[in-house]
Amino acid sequence: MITVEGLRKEYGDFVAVENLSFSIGKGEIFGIVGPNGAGKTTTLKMLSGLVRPSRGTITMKGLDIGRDAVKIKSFLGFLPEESPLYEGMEVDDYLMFFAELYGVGKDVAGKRINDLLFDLSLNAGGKKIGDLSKGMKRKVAIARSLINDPDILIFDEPASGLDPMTSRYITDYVRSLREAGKTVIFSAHNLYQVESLCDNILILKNGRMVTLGTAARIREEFGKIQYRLEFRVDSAEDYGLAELKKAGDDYVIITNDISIINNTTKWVASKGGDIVEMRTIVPSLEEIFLELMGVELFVD
Ligand SMILES: Nc1ncnc2c1ncn2[C@@H]1O[C@H](COP(=O)(O)OP(=O)(O)OP(=O)(O)O)[C@@H](O)[C@H]1O
Repeated sequence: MITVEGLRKEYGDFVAVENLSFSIGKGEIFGIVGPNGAGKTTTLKMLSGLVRPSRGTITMKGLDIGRDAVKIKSFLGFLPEESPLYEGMEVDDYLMFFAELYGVGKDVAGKRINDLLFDLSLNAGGKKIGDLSKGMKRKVAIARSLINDPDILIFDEPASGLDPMTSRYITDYVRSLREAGKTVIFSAHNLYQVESLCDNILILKNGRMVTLGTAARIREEFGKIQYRLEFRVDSAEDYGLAELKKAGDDYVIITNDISIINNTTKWVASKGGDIVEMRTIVPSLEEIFLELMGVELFVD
C-alpha cells in the first residue's frame, strides 16, 4: 500500500529525518513513536504530501507522491497535530464545507457527515466549534480528515492531551477504521496506546529509525526478560548467588540469569525452605522505549 525508501528531510544544515525506509500493508495500523523532535511530524507531513522530501521516494498504491500528489490526496486523510478549526461555524456546516472542497456530492456528504457524527459520538447540539470541548474539537478534526472517505489515514497524535475517556474512544475508533479496511499511520506519545493498537511500530530518534516491527518483536529484540523468585527460608545468611531483597517474611531475587534461579531453588530446598512464587517480568514497550532513548530504568 505504502512504500518509503531512503527518505530524508533537511532544513538548512539541519537533518530532521534521515534515510527512512519502510513499507505499510493495506489495512495495517502503523505507529510512529519517538521523543520530542524525533522527526515524527516531519515524516507524517512528507507522507501526506505537505512537505517535500529532500531525498527519497514515497509511493502509495503504486503512485509516486512527487508526481501524482493530486491523485494521492484524493484517497488520503490527514489529521495535523494541531488543527485550526473555523471556530465560528457549526460542526455540520464546517464538515459540509470541506466535503464540497473535496468534491463530495451534497447527498453523499450529508449521509457521511451523519455517519461520522454518530460513529464518533459527536453531538454538538448546534454549538459553534469554538464553544466545544477540546475532545469534541479533536473529533471534529478527525471527522474532517475522513470526509472524503479516504483509504489511507495519517493522524498526528490523534489522542494527545485528551482526557482518558476521549482518548480511549479515539483509540477504539482508529481500531474500527482498520476493521473497515483503512490503512492508518499515526504518531503518539502514549506507548500503551501504540502497543495495544499497532500492527507495526517505528521508533525514531534524532530523525533515524531505531527499530521497526511488531510490539512482540521489539520486546524480543530489546527487552530483557527478568525472572522474579520469591522464597521463604529461616535464615538467608549464607545465600550469596544474587542480591536479596525482603518482601515481608519472604526473600526476593530478580535476575535475567535463569541459572541463578535454578541454583537458588536448589539452595532453598537444601535449607528446607519454600518457593512462594516464581514469575517472569516482561518489560513493557514503555520501559524498552525509555531504555532505547537512554533513560535509566529501575526495577524494584
Ligand atoms: N520548518 C522547520 N524548519 C526547521 N526545523 C524544523 C522544521 N520543522 C521541524 N523542524 C525540526 O526538525 C526536528 C523534527 O521535528 P518534528 O516536528 O518532526 O519532531 P516530532 O518528533 O514530531 O516532535 P514532537 O513530538 O515534539 O511533535 C526538530 O528538531 C524540529 O525543530
